[in-house]
Amino acid sequence: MKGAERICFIGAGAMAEAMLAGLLKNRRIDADRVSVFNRQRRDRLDKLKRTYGVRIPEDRGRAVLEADTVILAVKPKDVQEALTQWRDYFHKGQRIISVAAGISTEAVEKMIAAEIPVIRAMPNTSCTIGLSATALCAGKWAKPADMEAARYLFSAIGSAVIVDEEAMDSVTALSGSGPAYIYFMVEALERAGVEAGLSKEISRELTLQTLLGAAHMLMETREEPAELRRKVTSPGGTTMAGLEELKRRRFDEAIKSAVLRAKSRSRELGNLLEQGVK
Ligand SMILES: NC(=O)C1=CN([C@@H]2O[C@H](COP(=O)(O)OP(=O)(O)OC[C@H]3O[C@@H](n4cnc5c(N)ncnc54)[C@H](O)[C@@H]3O)[C@@H](O)[C@H]2O)C=CC1
Ligand SMILES: O=C(O)[C@@H]1CCC=N1
Repeated sequence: MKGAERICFIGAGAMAEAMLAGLLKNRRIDADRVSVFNRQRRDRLDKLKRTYGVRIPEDRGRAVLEADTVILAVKPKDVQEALTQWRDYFHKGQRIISVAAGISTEAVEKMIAAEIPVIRAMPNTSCTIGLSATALCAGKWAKPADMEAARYLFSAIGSAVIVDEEAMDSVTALSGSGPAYIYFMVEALERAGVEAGLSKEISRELTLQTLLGAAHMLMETREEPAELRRKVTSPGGTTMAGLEELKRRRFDEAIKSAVLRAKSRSRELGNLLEQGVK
């Protein structure tokens, strides 16, 4: 399968590009065996072709038909249109990987109305640099070999775990949306540094290196985050004063609410699709 797999991306947005960049960088796929198309923006496809060398098929039906793996990377509200449009071109010899948030494998299976292996995946945009945290789950027709093939693909762009489908809304809320929470925190830290008297450049540099260092400390020492936090926090010192302010403003509650709200939004996206709401 290595290198020889034919892949067709339906959807050419941020997520498709993040995956393409990561997969090609790691040589897990060959650009000339990858087809990409979207709904209408030709300029976008031309840019992807220039940047990554992928194919922009004139005959889209053929690209879908000939693909070993079809990666569905359209917004949840566009899943129905994208799948029904190509329903006659899907066949049992291929697998469909959907990255659409909230959309169940069952919903996809119903729309394609054939016994094709469907895999629901939730990567995140860090796949661009090979650092996605991806979770995968199997649809009704997906066999262990399909899951392994999907894991092989996604493990090239970060870590990839297989979970039960009921976990997917939580995964979406935590690691799918997660990079945005971190970026939001970085924005806030940078602004706070400036507010505290630093230049924008210095504040950014110190914030990013602090984030990188903390992430590596967590990964490399494998110590509990609470323990690492304790080591920063001298009794009566500056960190303690700062953390008290975060606690007073219920930082942990805010994070919990964000994840739980994103989880319920993932469910809503699936329900909206089933109700035919755009
Ligand atoms: N952006 C992210 O961090 C992540 C996104 N996702 C999921 O990935 C999917 C795509 O998200 P983005 O790339 O951010 O969206 P986007 O809006 O950047 O891209 C969507 C693409 O789908 C195309 N499209 C729409 N209808 C189509 C149709 N009928 N046929 C062919 N192409 C069609 C659009 O032209 C566009 O190229 C969503 O379902 C989202 O839930 C999953 C994980 C992370
Ligand atoms: O915001 C979204 O709906 C997508 C799913 C996870 C990350 N981005």
